[in-house]
Amino acid sequence: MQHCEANFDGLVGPTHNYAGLSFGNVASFSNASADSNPKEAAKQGLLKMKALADMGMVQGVLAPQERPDIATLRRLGFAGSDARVLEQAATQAREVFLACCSASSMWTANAATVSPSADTADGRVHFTPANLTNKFHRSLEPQVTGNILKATFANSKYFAHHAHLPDNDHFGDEGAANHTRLCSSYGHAGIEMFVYGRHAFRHDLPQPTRYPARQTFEACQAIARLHGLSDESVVYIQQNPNVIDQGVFHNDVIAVGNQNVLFYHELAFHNSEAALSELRTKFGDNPLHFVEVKSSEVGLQDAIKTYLFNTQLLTLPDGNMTIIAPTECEENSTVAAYLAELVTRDTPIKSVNYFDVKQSMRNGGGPACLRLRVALTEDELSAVNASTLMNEALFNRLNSWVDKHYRDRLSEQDLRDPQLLTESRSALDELTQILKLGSVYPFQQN
Ligand SMILES: NCCC[C@H](NC(=O)CCC(=O)O)C(=O)O
Repeated sequence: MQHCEANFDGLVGPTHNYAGLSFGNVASFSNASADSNPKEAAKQGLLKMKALADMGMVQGVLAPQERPDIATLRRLGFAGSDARVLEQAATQAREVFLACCSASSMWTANAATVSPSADTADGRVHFTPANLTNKFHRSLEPQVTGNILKATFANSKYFAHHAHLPDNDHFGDEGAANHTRLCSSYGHAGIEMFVYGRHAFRHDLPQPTRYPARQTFEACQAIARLHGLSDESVVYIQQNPNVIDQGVFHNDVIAVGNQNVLFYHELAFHNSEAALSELRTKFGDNPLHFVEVKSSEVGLQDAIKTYLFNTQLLTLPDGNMTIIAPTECEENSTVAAYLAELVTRDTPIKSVNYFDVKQSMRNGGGPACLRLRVALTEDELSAVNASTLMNEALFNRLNSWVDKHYRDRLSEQDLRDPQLLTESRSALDELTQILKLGSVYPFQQN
């Protein structure tokens, strides 16, 4: 193996809950206030990670964030003991309190945008944490995300870490969920496709009217500049504003790409034909497969409900591609039939594997949301913090850690329990030792 694409999944945090925080994300809204099961959620995630490692993939783990976020609540004027901060916030500002309890960092597709060394001017792997400005609960993530990424990819000979973009909706950036890299092989320079929802400084151009466009064109351009990408290797595509208005809040809800395959719904892009033809031209002479799903094959609502496109498209060690899909796809007869037929066609996609990630799906996060892709050379891989790489020992260790620290039921009322804060902090303190991250959390730095 000279090059690989590693998947770094977010470990679900001990406060995983359903608070209806994401306007425009239909699943998040429709499960608001349901009870959650953080233990089951974390274990569903670990099972997926272990299964991918067993398939011969390089699989890593990214630590969750410290929640409830007491530091932010204090910044917002709540004072006294930690218990008092929680109580006051829960009573006086329920929505703010709930936002500060979210375990949303589990969706590491939104942690950062990553450009592999084959694409960048200085030949290093570049990381820019996403600022996630559009949702308050998610805007609390980038600082600690940066700490965790630096502790995971520490060697500056191979890895370059940028600050997140300015915290303003003009530079709204949702990370890899709106970024796809196409290439003929992981080690060769690829085409980085940035998908945005609107132009921040142009009100005359199309944009959604019902739900927010979280990612701007200007943010995409800034990332391409920071990462040292050449104009010839970048394509900017606008997401179809109408599909954002129907609940497609990130591009990875309607398209997924890997190597020379782009799998997408026909309604995914604005000016689709021009965008795809630019992709084809820049990709060059090597074969490129556009697998377009028509509305007549799978309707938009079925695609959103089942997360057909929030699937992982992986190249297995034997060179064939497999789709990692949520069980919701298997349970929907139209989507299941589509996938069964897809693997018989003349494309690199030859199999489908279904995983139960329902705890995450209820908040609008499928298999693809749960992972950050990092294409690496062999030398870069050996410079990665080895304690974060999944294997039998780490899988067993993290399962026991979850058993020791996680609850199997959380309601809104439980979130204000000061004991949950204590449990979360001792869990995370132990986790930073297991993953050898050092002190990445504010509570460890006081
Ligand atoms: N890539 C998938 C992200 C899902 C995430 N959901 C949430 O934050 C829901 C949290 C809640 O409602 O409790 C989001 O919308 O950004």
